[in-house]
Amino acid sequence: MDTVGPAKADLALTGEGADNTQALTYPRIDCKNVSVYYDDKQAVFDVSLAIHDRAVTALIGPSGCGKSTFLRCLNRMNDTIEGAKVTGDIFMEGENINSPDVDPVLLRSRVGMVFQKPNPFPKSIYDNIAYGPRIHGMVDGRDDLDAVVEKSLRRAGLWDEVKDRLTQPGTSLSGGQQQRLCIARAIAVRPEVILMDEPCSALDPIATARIEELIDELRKRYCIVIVTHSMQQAARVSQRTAFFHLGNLVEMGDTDQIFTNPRVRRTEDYITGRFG
Ligand SMILES: Nc1ncnc2c1ncn2[C@@H]1O[C@H](COP(=O)(O)OP(=O)(O)OP(=O)(O)O)[C@@H](O)[C@H]1O
Repeated sequence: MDTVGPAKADLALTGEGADNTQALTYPRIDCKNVSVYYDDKQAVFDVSLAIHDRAVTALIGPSGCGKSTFLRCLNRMNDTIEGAKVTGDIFMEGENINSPDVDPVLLRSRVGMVFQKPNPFPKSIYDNIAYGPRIHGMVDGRDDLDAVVEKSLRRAGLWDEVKDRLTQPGTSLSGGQQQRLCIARAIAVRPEVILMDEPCSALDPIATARIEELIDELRKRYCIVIVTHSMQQAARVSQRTAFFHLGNLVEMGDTDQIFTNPRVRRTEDYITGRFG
């Protein structure tokens, strides 16, 4: 095994692909032996890991290593891709979300998703936020809905910028504001988990810094999983990091440990820029 550092003895107990460190908080999601296939090609291999609540978990690794594919397992988005098949178990609150009894639409309100490119609905700023709570029957009348819209926009750090233009289209906002609108939209349906797939890759450095501050604020209330190509971003925003390579989980641990004292040689080679 290609290990580095002083921790070889621990690896006898844990091994590559294991979660090496003590929990910062209790797990919100527990993944057991998750594999994903696109037709007959396997993209994710037997991944087991626990994702902690009220913390940001970063998924890092070279292009094509399966980060986004794995992320999509967490709210069954792979169900929407023809030819994709997921095996293994993913427990949330003790319930296996891969069970056929689980309604993927309801699941996606519990596990919201923010994409690479901001994708507001072609609706007003207000209706972008109001849509989810309305269709899920989560509000009782207009005052209640107004309160949810305001609270969600406040939590996403956007309220002050949009409170006087709620009827304007969501698409009239800047890219960074649109991404915060999408985060507010995810928050509005009271999710437990927020998945983010490279949420800053379409944004400039100032808008990126704003989203990173927001992620840091949101982690006090939510379980957040973020895919990022930027190791600096992973180091800045996450408390836990999982390193993927060729569809395998190589190593997972507290972010400080992964970046300063990785246990597996491949992790060190990746974070020091020797490949990727
Ligand atoms: N819809 C799909 N159909 C077939 N193969 C796919 C599909 N999506 C991804 N793959 C393949 O699965 C593997 C993992 O891709 P994935 O997008 O999950 O990697 P990634 O680590 O997120 O990459 P990147 O950092 O470039 O976004 C790759 O080989 C990719 O070509």
